[in-house]
Amino acid sequence: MAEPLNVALAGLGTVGSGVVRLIETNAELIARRARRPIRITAVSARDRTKDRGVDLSGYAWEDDPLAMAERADVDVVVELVGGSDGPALALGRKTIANGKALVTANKAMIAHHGIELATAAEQNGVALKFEAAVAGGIPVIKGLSEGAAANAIDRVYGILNGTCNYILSTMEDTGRDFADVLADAQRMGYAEADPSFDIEGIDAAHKLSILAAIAFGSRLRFDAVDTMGISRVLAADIAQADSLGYVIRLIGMAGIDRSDGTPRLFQRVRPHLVPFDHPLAHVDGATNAVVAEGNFMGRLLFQGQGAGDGPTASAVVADIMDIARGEKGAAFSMPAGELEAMEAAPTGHRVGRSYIRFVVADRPGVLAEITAAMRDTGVSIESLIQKGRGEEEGSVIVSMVTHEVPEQAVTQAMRILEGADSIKAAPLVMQIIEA
Ligand SMILES: NC(=O)C1=CN([C@@H]2O[C@H](COP(=O)(O)OP(=O)(O)OC[C@H]3O[C@@H](n4cnc5c(N)ncnc54)[C@H](O)[C@@H]3O)[C@@H](O)[C@H]2O)C=CC1
Ligand SMILES: N[C@@H](CC=O)C(=O)O
Ligand code: NA
Repeated sequence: MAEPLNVALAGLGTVGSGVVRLIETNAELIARRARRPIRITAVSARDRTKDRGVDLSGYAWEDDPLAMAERADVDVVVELVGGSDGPALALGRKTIANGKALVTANKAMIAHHGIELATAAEQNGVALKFEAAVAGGIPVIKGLSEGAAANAIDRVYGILNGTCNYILSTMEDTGRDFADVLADAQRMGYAEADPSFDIEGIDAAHKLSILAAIAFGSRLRFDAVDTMGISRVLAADIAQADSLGYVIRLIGMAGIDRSDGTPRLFQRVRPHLVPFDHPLAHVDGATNAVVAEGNFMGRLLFQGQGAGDGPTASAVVADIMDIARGEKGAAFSMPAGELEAMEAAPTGHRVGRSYIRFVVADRPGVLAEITAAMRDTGVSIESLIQKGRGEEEGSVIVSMVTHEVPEQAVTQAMRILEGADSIKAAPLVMQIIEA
């Protein structure tokens, strides 16, 4: 058997501890498949004394994660600290500059600095790998960049955040409260250190921007993702959607928009209504799912655990094994400098059905005011329900589904209603995914 590949782990939280457990548990089969053993030589985290349920006594300890990049007994640094900048980025830069391979699960860092790191990795002849950064344990980066490599892909979309999916599907099944279910997701290790990254859609936007670069060969544009999370979704929305035949899911969607002849990059993360008979409607808990549409392969659906220690560790260790086999590959499927710079696509002309929820004063004439705004902007209504009571005394919840209309018409209708004193909170608009 060949010499071991020496690995240093920076960060021993949910994912880092999972990586230690996986490398120890499956050491023999990993060595056979990677053609050489994977050996952890050094580890680093904030608290040396913490019990992580794994034995770290056989590994050198470094208080400073950056020290990993200097060690002679390290071939690969695995960055599992988190954060787009700070120690994670400093470690990433130093690792590559010192001629070592970098494996990371850090989508925030890749979304912000992926092009810089990939360029540096190419210049230094080392691998940069981040399978765990998108959809956790699902091999979606490998699937798109290798399995689907021969296809032109024009659209990729799916459920990219385990925490939001766990919250939405648990609220739907149990009627439990948002904050209470979020606390569960945090306990299970699904949520980011700052869970607002999950619930405001930022984490899904990080992942979507990485996925789009790989799927389309476009230059990574996290800044251009139109992002809205699930914090404004009420239990009443989930109930109303259910009575209309839908579930609510946070969906990331990216595509190439050619409507005016120039290819432009469309990237959006928003809660959507998904009809019961759509495959994404049955994706529950921390499960993620990604759909990619290629010109020869047709529609491909990847589904699996998007968060948590085991699934994420599985993706991290698969990357390490690729490096053990000598695979370097381009981080984004092609050299970073060759990714095509694209402008962000405008969205107003997109046509579809929308769900709109209003919290309104419970008095005569309010519905007429709303429907007049719809009429004046050409938004026709397919169905309308008034069921729940709003939190504010004397308010009610009115939800409607529109017929297919350009999104800008709905935006105009909402603008007309802005500031109307019968409307108690900003209306929530969610697009509907067709089956
Ligand atoms: N938890 C999950 O399900 C998934 C997490 N990820 C990503 O993996 C990375 C790690 O996530 P988790 O393990 O969940 O985080 P965590 O918060 O459980 O662990 C972070 C680790 O980094 C260490 N750390 C933090 N700041 C440090 C510093 N300044 N110096 C030294 N050590 C420091 C902490 O001591 C801890 O051991 C993040 O980038 C996250 O986005 C990716 C996919 C799934
Ligand atoms: N916080 C993330 C973890 C995995 O990427 C999520 O909930 O999906
Ligand atoms: Na993955």
